[in-house]
Amino acid sequence: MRLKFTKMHGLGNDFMVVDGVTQNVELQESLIEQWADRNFGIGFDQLLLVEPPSRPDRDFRYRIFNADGSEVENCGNGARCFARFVLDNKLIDSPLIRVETAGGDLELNVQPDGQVTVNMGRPRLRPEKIPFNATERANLYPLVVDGQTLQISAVSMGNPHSVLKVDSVAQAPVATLGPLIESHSDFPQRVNAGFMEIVDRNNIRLRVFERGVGETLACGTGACAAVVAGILNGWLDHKVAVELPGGSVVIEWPGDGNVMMTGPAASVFEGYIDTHQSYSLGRSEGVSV
Ligand SMILES: N[C@@H](CCC[C@H](N)C(=O)O)C(=O)O
Repeated sequence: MRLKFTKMHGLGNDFMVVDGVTQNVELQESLIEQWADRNFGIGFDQLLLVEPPSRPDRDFRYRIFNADGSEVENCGNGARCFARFVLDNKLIDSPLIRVETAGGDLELNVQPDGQVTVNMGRPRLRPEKIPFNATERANLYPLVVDGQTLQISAVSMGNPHSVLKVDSVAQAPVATLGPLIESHSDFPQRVNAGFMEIVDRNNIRLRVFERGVGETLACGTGACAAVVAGILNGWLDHKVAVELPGGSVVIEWPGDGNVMMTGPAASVFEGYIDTHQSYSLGRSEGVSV
């Protein structure tokens, strides 16, 4: 079967976006992993699938798959791309879009200048909701990683996040600590590992080692989680510009209630892929002589 897709990105966090409203889509974990490959496939951090809603008060169902093929609950940069995708492809004619995700409901608003504001819902802070192994809720938790005790915050934005405050994101050991935190046994569903540098009370820098992907150029839910963690710890005010390697988003949180995220979304190209063709990742193939 020939599947039409659009390649999009939000601050360099890139996506294969598939319309499952007008197309019949059957996905397998192994196929997603092959398509995500940057050398042997299309190349992306997440695949986003647009589906009809299961409830009358929603316009769409929005499903997210990491590059390793695993289905996850939420994706903030993806939500902004999702909004532009359904509007640009005339799947909806209103810039106000209500979607259901596996991590909860979101409201998306495409602004006249093309920026997208997303109501990301309430952060979940109780350890069992993240999920995180701790007996009671705290703003900082000790996490033993590779023999050292880190002080991390744990926040769910539908999906799980750990946030570690560092002096400099440029110097932060994202490549070494990231995978150890991602698969730490205290996070039973693994975790997205954020490294946050506080610039001042309204500006932070952030790098995120994403669950199921590795370090990405930006993570929208990671930006929300970092700002929530920074506000709860008394380090930040309620409106914060988050500078990620791929660009900036603005996060607002009054200290309770819903988190709002505003940032860009861009289309790169459209393409078709044959879902029945077997794509080889090539790594295990040798040439016999
Ligand atoms: N890039 C995303 C988050 C995607 C999902 C994440 N890797 C997970 O496993 O929870 C974002 O912009 O939020």
